[in-house]
Amino acid sequence: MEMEQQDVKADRLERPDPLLDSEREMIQDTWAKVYQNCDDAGVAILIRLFVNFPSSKQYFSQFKQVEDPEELEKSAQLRKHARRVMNAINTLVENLHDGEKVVSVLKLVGKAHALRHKVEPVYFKILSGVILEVLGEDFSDHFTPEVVGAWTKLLDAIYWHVVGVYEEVGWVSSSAV
Ligand code: HEM
Repeated sequence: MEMEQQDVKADRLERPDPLLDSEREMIQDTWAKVYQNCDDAGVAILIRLFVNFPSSKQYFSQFKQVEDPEELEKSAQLRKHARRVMNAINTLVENLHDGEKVVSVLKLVGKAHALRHKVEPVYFKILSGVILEVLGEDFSDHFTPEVVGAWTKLLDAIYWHVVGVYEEVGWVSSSAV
């Protein structure tokens, strides 16, 4: 437990490096492909999250007990969250040049999940890994090592900002994941 807190603190100190112009471009180019299939990609990402990390379903009243991936795929609550996640990422990708906009979007997301939905922040880290995994598989032609590196940087930055908001609102971890 103490070790985990150390890790979170260490994460806080290491602000991810800002994106290079070339990395922004790679992210925007690959996102354009992903966003063409926004619903499919979003649903595939969330299904992978909920199947591989079933405890992440606990926050979703309408499908927390559902295990069958085909059943999950039909859930309106899941599909709605998929769309919201994809739209938020789209706003970030469209505004990578505007640090203030990025921060304001992530503040809203962080606050809603900490205060309203009471989601353990570790799930944002887990979701980042799932996003990289699913996009790497489904868009393998586009996700070269350089592209994966750029996306990793962006996802790390998202997590860093979200954890910052959790700390600001005084989040206390209630249970082990
Ligand atoms: C990049 C990551 C994420 C983004 C951009 C995102 C975005 C959103 C947005 C925009 C909303 C609705 C706005 C609101 O309630 O104020 C929402 C709701 C919600 N999110 Fe997320 N989310 C993310 C990650 C997660 C994760 C990792 C979980 C939990 C494992 C989660 C659980 C929820 C829940 C339970 C709701 C409420 C659902 C409902 O009322 O039907 N979110 N999310």
